[in-house]
Amino acid sequence: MSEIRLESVSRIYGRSFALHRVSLRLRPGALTAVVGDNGAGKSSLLNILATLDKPSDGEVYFGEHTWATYAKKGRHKIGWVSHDSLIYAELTGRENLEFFASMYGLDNPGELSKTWLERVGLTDAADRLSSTYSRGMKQRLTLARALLHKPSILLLDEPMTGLDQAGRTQMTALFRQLCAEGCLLVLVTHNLSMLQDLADHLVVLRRGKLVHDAPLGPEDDILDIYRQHA
Ligand SMILES: Nc1ncnc2c1ncn2[C@@H]1O[C@H](COP(=O)(O)OP(=O)(O)OP(=O)(O)O)[C@@H](O)[C@H]1O
Repeated sequence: MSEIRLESVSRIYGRSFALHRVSLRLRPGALTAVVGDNGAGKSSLLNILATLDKPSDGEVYFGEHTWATYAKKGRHKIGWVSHDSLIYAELTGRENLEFFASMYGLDNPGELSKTWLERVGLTDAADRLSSTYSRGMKQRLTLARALLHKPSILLLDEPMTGLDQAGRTQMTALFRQLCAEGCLLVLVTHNLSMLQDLADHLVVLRRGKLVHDAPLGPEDDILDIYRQHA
């Protein structure tokens, strides 16, 4: 995966800017955290990166592809965890993953499903209906579903929601491993405290504008950075 480059990207609804001339580089092998108050433009940015929504102005380059060509040719490289789990309640955890693996046309859905159930800690619950899963278990299954096809871009909207401490530690390790494998991760959250061990780069949006865009070091105080831009 090459880097993603936003050049003066705006998203305008009616007369108001959800994003206002945002220029940004997102690098493969790194996790970029995007934070900001309610209405700052985080979801608008993720939707554009997911090719679900197009910029009103400016351009997004996925390597050499523009937004429009990537929307046609590159979607299969994107993994997406949003508020909507896309999990079927009437299927077991295993059946859900096998279903999505088959739908993506992946080899050996059974084996893939088994591997991912293990990686997200759901082996013991694999054959239970997903409707009986707790919130955190559903979130683990959602993450597995998003990762089955080995995406090179992973977009995460509040991925730790409902996870217990063990689950958060497990997912942090998983995300760090994906970075090491060269995946480009973008994570949106209001939970600033979890970012310290997780994010390589911090982006702060405020009323649609990019107000902070810098690497995140172990000495950096995220809350302090956030407050500076409040
Ligand atoms: N479909 C839409 N129609 C009109 N306005 C919209 C639409 N989607 C978003 N907006 C507006 O764009 C701005 C940015 O919204 P966005 O959802 O991107 O913010 P956010 O940072 O994700 O907020 P939150 O933290 O509350 O999820 C807000 O003012 C919002 O009202």
